[in-house]
Amino acid sequence: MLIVNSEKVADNLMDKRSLNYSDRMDMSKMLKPYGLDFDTALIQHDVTWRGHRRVLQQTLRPEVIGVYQSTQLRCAVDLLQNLTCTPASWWKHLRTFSAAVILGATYDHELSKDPENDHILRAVVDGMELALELSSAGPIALISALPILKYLPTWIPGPRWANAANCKRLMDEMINAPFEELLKKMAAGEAGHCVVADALEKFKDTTKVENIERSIRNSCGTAYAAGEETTGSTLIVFTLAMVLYPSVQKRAQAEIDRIVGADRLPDLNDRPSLPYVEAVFRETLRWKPVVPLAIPHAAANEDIYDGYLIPKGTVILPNLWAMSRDSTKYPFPDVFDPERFLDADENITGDTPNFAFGFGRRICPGRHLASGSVWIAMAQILASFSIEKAKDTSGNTVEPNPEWATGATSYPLQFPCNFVPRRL
Ligand code: HEM
Repeated sequence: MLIVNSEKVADNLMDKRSLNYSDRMDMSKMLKPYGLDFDTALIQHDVTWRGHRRVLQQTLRPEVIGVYQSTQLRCAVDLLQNLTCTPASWWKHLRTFSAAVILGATYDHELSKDPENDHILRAVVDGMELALELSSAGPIALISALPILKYLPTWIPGPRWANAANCKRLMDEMINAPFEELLKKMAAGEAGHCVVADALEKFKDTTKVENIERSIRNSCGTAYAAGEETTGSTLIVFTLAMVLYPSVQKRAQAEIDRIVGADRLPDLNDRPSLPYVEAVFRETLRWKPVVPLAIPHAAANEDIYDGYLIPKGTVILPNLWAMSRDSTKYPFPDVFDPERFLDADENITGDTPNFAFGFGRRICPGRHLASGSVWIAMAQILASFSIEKAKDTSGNTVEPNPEWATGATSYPLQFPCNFVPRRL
């Protein structure tokens, strides 16, 4: 295994030599039997993967991403309403916002008012949780060493992922439930713009991708699994930063009040006029990268880099955490300081912490959607609420010291804080 701590080396290998460094670890023993072979992020750098990327890139590129703005705004309205009605459940509301945006943008699915009882949400959450469990180090090592495990009967007590047929059933449900619902809406002429509908239309006559419907079904099924937890976690990191750095929060609010005013909420058209809010967004991605070790790449062939031999099959681990801590680029890296993305005239610099989205051909195809979703939620929260430290029953300030989820995605677990309305 090769752990890459430097952004420059990561670019040199995975971007400049992307033909050689876009494979994934060989997980063939588990992908098909456990139903994970739908997952764009896990499959090899082959013709199936190219079909997936074509679908996601064409429908999520910056030139067309604007069509999902109405979904992002609708979900932001619901988020503000939820935060107003039940502020103590802020953590859950941020995750619900993230789920709503992805399901809306991908399948034109509008969450029901009571998300707990939304059968599509249930299906994708069950599938995603299982997929994340299965693709973590423990199960991969066990299943690769003991492929016979896939036949473990369901009545033997063990982890949820132990029975392969059961996993496959849940994965199929995650992929098919929202897809079939959209097909029905399309047949009734009731479907709005969304990634799946746009892809079915755009690629209907294509000969370039074999079995295009399967590619659309599977790559879009990956979008929820790859996009919900990451987008929601980034917003939770932002919340922590605002609680810990009140002067940053005040400056961002002052910029919104000055440029947008108090009569309306900021929208994505305001983004270029709000450099400080943009800097807060970039610093949030840098400060605590939510996928700290990205997704490992693998070398398709032997290579020599900087005098070192990299054998065929070497697993390359991009250490995004170390890149975010590069003190030559980001002095005092543990401090949340948006000013590092501003020049002397307080304009935004050209530096974007793109490493947070990975590298080369495998770079996150949902990054433009994620960027708009996180930004709109951040800007509208800043305009509408002050996020403050909580007080205990005696009126003493409670310092947030959250525990962090450990796994492929890293984010603060629920911590006490108050969302105090600014506009009454
Ligand atoms: C702030 C939010 C997000 C972050 C930080 C993030 C980060 C990442 C990272 C680090 C990777 C691994 C890239 C690599 O292997 O080099 C990745 C892959 C991926 N992401 Fe995201 N992501 C986010 C949101 C999204 C969204 C909203 C979607 C879908 C709409 C999405 C879809 C994907 C897919 C499909 C892959 C696999 C790409 C491949 O293997 O070819 N992500 N993401």
